[in-house]
Amino acid sequence: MISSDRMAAVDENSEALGVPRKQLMESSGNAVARAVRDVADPGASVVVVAGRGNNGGDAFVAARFLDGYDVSVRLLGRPDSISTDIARENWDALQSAEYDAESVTDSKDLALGDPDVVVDAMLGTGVTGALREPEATAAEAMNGLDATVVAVDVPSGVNADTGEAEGVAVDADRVVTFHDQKPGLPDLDCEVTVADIGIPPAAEAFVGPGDLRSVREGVRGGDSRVFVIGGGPYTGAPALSGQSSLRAGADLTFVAAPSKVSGQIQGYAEDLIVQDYEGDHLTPDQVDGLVETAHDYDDVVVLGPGLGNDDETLEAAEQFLERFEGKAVVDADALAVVSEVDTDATLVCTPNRKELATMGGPDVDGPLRDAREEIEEFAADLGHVVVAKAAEDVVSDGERTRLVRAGTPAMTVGGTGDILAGIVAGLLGTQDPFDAACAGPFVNGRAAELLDDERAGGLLASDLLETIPRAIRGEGE
Ligand SMILES: NC(=O)C1=CN([C@@H]2O[C@H](COP(=O)(O)OP(=O)(O)OC[C@H]3O[C@@H](n4cnc5c(N)ncnc54)[C@H](O)[C@@H]3O)[C@@H](O)[C@H]2O)[C@H](O)CC1
Ligand SMILES: [K+]
Repeated sequence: MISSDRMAAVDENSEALGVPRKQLMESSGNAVARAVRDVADPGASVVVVAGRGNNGGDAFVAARFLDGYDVSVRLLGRPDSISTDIARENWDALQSAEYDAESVTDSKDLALGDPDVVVDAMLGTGVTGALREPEATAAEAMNGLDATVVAVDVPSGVNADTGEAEGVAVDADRVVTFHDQKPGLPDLDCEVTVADIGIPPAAEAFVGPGDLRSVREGVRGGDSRVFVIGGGPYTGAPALSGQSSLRAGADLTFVAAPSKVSGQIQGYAEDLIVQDYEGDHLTPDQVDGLVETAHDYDDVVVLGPGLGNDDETLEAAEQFLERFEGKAVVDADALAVVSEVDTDATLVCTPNRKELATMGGPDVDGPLRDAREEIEEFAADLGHVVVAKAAEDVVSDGERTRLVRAGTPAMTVGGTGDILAGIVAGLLGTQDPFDAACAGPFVNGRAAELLDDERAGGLLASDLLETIPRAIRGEGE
C-alpha cells in the first residue's frame, strides 16, 4: 500500500536512479492497454477520455498499444494547457502519427457515441477537491454509457488515499493502478489490478531526492526553535549542531552550556543564542530549568553534542529525557541513557556503530545494511527512530527502514555527526520524525558531495554548513 505523497517521492527517486518518468509513463500506458485487451477483443471500439496531467499522458501511450482496436482519444481542454512535458510529448506523438485524437474544450461537444470500452484518464493522483468542469460533466456522460469503464490509476474524482469523492466520480469497472495498491482503492466496487511499471526497488529502499519533497515545501515559519543542550568538555560540537540546525530551517537556535565554556561557544557563531548555567559540565541541578525552557518554547532539543560522559552529566541527561515530552535528537554520549529511560518524548537517536552497540543495539562489524533487520527490531523495542550512521546509514522507526548512501569518504572527519544532529533537529520543526531522520543524513551527505571537488580529503565538518541549503534544494543530483 502506498500513499500519493510517497508515490510522488518514489517517482522522483526513480528518476534520480536513471529511470525517468517518461519511461514509467510508457509502462503505465502499456499496462492500461493490456487491461483493455482483457475486457474486449480486437476490433472493439475504445474511447479514451483524457485530462491534461500525467494521468491523461498514460492514456495517450495506451492508445499506441491498442493496435487492432478502433481507438479515439478525446482530450478535455486545449493541447497547450497540457501540464507536463511528457504528457504533451505523447499527445504530440498521437497527432503526428495520425491517430484519431482531438481536443474538446466544451463538455457539451463531448460526443462519446456507444463504445465497447471507455478509458477514464481524466485525473489520477493529482486530483484536488470535487471534479470541476468539463471533467464533472464528462464523468456523468461516461457513467451513463453501457461501456466497460477502465480507469487509469484511480477512478477520476476519487481520492486515492481515502477512497472518497467530494462530488461526482467515475464509476469504473476496472482500475489499473501503478506500482503498488493505493489505500483508497480496495473498498471501491470494482476490480483493481496493480501493474509493475519498472520502478527500481532501490527507489523505495534508499532515501533519494524525492524524500526531500516535503522538506523543500516546509519553509521557515517564524517560530521553529532548536535548543541544543551540549558543551562542557567539548565546545565545537554544540556550535556545529546549532549552526547546522539554522541552515536546515530552524528560525532561532539556543545553546544551553556551562558558563565555563559558553563564551567560547558564542565566540564561534554570532547566529547562536547561548544561555549559560553554572559550572563546567551538565549536572542534575540544571534539569528543571532546561525542561521548563524547552517546554515553554516548544523547542526541538538536541541532547548530547560535547556533553562528555561524566556520571553527573549522564544522570542529568537521563532525568531530562524522563521529564521532557517534546521532540529531541539524541546524539553522542547522551545516547547511552536512552534505553534506560521511560520517556514520553519523541526521539531521533543518531548513533554511530560504537554508540549503537553501547546503547544496547546490535554490534555490527560489516555493512550496516546487513543488520537492517536487527536495527529495525532495536528501533521497535526502543520505541524511537534510530539513524545508525556509517558509510551507508540505516534509518528505522521500527516499522519502516531505509538506507542512505550519500556522502564522501572525507566525512570520517570529526564533527560531521554534530552537523547531522543539527540538520535533523532543524528539519524536525516542520517534518514528521521518520521523514526528518531519513532526510537528515541524505542532506548531510549531499552537502559533502557538493564540496568534493574543492575540499576532497581536506573537508572540515564546518565546511558543510555552507552547502546544506543547496543540498536541501536538490543540487548535486
Ligand atoms: N509512478 C507513478 O505512479 C506514475 C504515475 N503516472 C500517472 O500520473 C498521474 C498523476 O499525474 P499528475 O500530472 O500529477 O496529475 P493528474 O493527471 O491526476 O491531474 C493533474 C491535473 O488535474 C487538474 N485538477 C486537479 N484537481 C482537479 C479537479 N478537481 N477537477 C478538475 N481538474 C483538476 C490539475 O490542475 C492538473 O492539471 C498518476 O495518477 C498516474 O496516472 C505517470 O505516468 C508516471 C508514473
Ligand atoms: K483516472
